Amino acid sequence: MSTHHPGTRAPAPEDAKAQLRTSIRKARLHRSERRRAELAEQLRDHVLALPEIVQADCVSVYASRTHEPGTLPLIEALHERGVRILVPRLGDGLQRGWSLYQGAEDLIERAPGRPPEPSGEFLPPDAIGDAQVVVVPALAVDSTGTRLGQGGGWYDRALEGLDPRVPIVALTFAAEFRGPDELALPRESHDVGVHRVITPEGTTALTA
Ligand SMILES: Nc1nc2c(c(=O)[nH]1)N(C=O)[C@@H](CNc1ccc(C(=O)N[C@@H](CCC(=O)O)C(=O)O)cc1)CN2
Ligand SMILES: Nc1ncnc2c1ncn2[C@@H]1O[C@H](COP(=O)(O)OP(=O)(O)OP(=O)(O)O)[C@@H](O)[C@H]1O
Repeated sequence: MSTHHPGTRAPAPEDAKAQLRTSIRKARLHRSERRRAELAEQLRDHVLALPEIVQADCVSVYASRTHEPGTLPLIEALHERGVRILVPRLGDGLQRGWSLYQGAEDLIERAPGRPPEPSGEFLPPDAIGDAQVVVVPALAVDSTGTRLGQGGGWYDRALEGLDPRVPIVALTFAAEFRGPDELALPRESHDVGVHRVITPEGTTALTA
């Protein structure tokens, strides 16, 4: 796809991604706490309506930071049902791992800016193999399943080798989902596509 001006170069995908991240992060800061809570409940309801979630006894869900699409209502609802919830665990540096959710009081931000994490046993990267649905954060998603993340490549690595039958569901705000008539997101070869996107407005199946 060529949408840049003749005689100029299209930006390298990593530069295009960095610019998008900056503008989306900034736009996210404007939502009030009350609005964020309301949107998190809408996201919860859409995720709980997924057929695979109804069946699941183990799912993976990120623990949202303040301005991300909120997951705490979802996590609490799943926990009340007795579903095991694998939450990302960073370890030293950005080491990938998981721990089981054990209640809201155990979900703590270990350093400023870091996602909240549970304190339980540190499970290795392949623990994700137990999950029947994987819910991931996205700064933006397009209709072909390209996901823009926070830029650490954490989820791209974590999702590598996941059974392709396990649905990967990205949560994003409505304006961050680019429909089929909009410009696709920049994509690199390591980017792992997502199967569905959920915004507070509803669920969309994506064409990989
Ligand atoms: N909620 C949530 N959990 C997630 C991700 C995510 O995007 N969102 N990740 C998606 O890949 C992985 C880890 N992502 C991380 C994101 C930020 C920092 C962090 O410490 N950031 C800064 C502070 C930045 C800021 O203030 O904005 C720091 O290094 O201090 C670490 C890991 C796994 N868990
Ligand atoms: N599977 C992988 N193996 C090695 N390096 C990777 C892999 N996936 C991503 N990376 C590296 O991680 C960095 C960030 O990747 P990218 O911009 O796609 O992150 P992201 O998907 O937005 O972030 P995240 O997954 O943490 O939410 C890049 O420099 C990329 O080279």
